[in-house]
Amino acid sequence: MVMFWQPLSVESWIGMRRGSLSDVKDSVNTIIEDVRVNGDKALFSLTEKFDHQKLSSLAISSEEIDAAYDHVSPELVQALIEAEARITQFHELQKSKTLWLEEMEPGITLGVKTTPLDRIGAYIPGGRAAYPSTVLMTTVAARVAGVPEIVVCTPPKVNPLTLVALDIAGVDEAYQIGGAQAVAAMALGTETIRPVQKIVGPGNVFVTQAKMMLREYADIDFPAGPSEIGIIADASAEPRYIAADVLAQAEHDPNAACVLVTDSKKLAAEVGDEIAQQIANAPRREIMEKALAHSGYVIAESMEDATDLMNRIAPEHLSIQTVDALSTLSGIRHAGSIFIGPYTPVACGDYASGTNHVLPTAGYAKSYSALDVNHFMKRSQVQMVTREGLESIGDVIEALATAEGLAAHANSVRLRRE
Ligand SMILES: NC(=O)c1ccc[n+]([C@@H]2O[C@H](COP(=O)([O-])OP(=O)(O)OC[C@H]3O[C@@H](n4cnc5c(N)ncnc54)[C@H](O)[C@@H]3O)[C@@H](O)[C@H]2O)c1
Ligand SMILES: N[C@H](CO)Cc1c[nH]c[nH+]1
Ligand SMILES: [Zn+2]
Repeated sequence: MVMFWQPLSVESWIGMRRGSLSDVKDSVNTIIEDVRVNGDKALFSLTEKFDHQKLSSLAISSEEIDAAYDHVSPELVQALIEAEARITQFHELQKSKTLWLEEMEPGITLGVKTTPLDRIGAYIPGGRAAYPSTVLMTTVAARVAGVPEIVVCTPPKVNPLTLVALDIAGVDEAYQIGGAQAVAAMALGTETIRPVQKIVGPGNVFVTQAKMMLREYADIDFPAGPSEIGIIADASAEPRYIAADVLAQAEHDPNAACVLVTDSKKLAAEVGDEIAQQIANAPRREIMEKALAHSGYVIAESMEDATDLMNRIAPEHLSIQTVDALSTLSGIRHAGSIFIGPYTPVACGDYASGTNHVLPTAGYAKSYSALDVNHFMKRSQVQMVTREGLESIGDVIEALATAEGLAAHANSVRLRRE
């Protein structure tokens, strides 16, 4: 077994996930203040400091995007196009009617009008890996919602496939800045970058903390920080598959984390052995080992107990590897995205099945949902009351308004009924 595949407690997991975000509060605050005071100048200097790039321009030009096609194989372009089609298909299903009106009783018609946001910003990570798939996940959902202005920020030395993804997704503006400074620029605005209404997308602890600290200026989707997987499994599960899924999350970031919750000590040990074998030749072994240092397993007394523990963890990704996976699913209340059965690795949702891979981490799946079309929409409630309808509810309104001591409210109804 690898030395760092260790027993964990749920409490230590929860503390570790939130702790890694709050540890960077001070440095993120300094970056935000720099961007607030110095605007573009701060973006250039922070990019030099953290990304070691001397930029001549913040914006990514359409010429750079066109040129990127020369560095990407037609097969990869085709893969992006296919993934985009599946993501679009799934997100189209989430659209609600732009307007519905229902006569609730004679003379009282109520409804909801749904409208997209005007201008959103998507953060596309690009520090330790390139994320063209995240371009699709964030911008397809926004486009299907009907957002007219989609802005993207991603760290410099942008990968050619990410540039091609920006083109396929039809992004309106793109900037080569990363980290907390990119989030600050989109939230506060600078000379070059106009502020957005909402910032979505994942990132490392600096990006995620910046989103959380700047939500006063721009709304955010949710904290979508370093990747996580929780696996709930019984003795029937295949340790090789579990180990592969663990390493697939661990390779994202030293702050990524993986937890297996099982009632089988044997399975937990076998998964550890498998991780040791599979990590041996892994290209991103160094990152994986750091992530595994705070990953491990929890032994539950029963599978019911395992389900309760997993609900407390509320992982970003949940993989269910049990004999009766659908009955395990019925007990799950908190998870960002759920992957059922031996042939559904998390990678399906990362790239191409069509679901969104932008997901709440650090236990925030208890209160937030995966990125979808609704994150880019707002709903205005609508009402249309006739003279007859006002007669039906007039007494109730006047009585309640008078009881609240708000005579003008009561009067606005009374004079119409005269
Ligand atoms: N939750 C989700 O939905 C989801 C989806 C995809 C990826 N992710 C996560 O996104 C993250 C991507 O991280 P990444 O690092 O590869 O790319 P990133 O773009 O999020 O972060 C890179 C940026 O961080 C900044 N930075 C680096 N070190 C810094 C420091 N010491 N101080 C201040 N700023 C610093 C730099 O400006 C750099 O541009 C990973 O944690 C991955 O697990 C999460
Ligand atoms: N697993 C990530 C979400 O935490 C998404 C991703 C993108 N590319 C590969 N994986
Ligand atoms: Zn992934």
